[in-house]
Amino acid sequence: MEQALQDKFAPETRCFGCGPSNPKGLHIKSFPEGDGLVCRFTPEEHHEGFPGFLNGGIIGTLFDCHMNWTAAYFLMKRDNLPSPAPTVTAEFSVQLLKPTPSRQELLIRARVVEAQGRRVKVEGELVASGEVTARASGTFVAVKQGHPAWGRW
Ligand SMILES: CCCCCCCC(=O)SCCNC(=O)CCNC(=O)[C@H](O)C(C)(C)COP(=O)(O)OP(=O)(O)OC[C@H]1O[C@@H](n2cnc3c(N)ncnc32)[C@H](O)[C@@H]1OP(=O)(O)O
Repeated sequence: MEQALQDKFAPETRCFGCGPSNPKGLHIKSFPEGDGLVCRFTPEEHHEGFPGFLNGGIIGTLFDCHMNWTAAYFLMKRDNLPSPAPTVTAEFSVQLLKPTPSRQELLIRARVVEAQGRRVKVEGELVASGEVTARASGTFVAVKQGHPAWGRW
């Protein structure tokens, strides 16, 4: 299988959601597929909100990081960069439509819906057993030199 974008471009990073080097992190992995990125994640018991169902904050983190990588990868392709653009989350919101089962593999899809300059808008959905249980949208901005996130990944 092809390497995840995180392992290919940012193996040393420690982001709680997607940093491969954070021993206590979620280790989210994103892969290009179709017109966006996909992520497959199997929660563990300590990620639950109530027995058998995922905590809402963890759902937010899955969307946050995966949508951020979707924006970063989009800018890399659009601007012909050697690696994903250094984007951070400016804002995002999540709709929790139904309880999300935690003891199975989940699918998170995200795609860019609008982009202007350094600002990229992304939408995502979380699918469990073929059912959409949550949706999200967010704005991600490529930082300039001098920002604390610059050169950190
Ligand atoms: C290693 C892998 C890391 C993975 C990270 C995972 C995601 C994360 O958790 S990142 C951490 C959490 N996020 C942060 O800490 C970001 C904090 N905020 C900031 O640093 C800044 O506000 C930042 C960078 C978002 C924008 O600042 P700046 O670069 O000065 O941009 P600015 O010139 O104000 O705005 C640029 C564009 O973005 C838009 N924008 C800025 N902030 C927002 C916002 N909160 N909501 C919507 N749009 C916004 C502006 O309107 C502007 O749009 P346009 O160009 O169309 O006029």
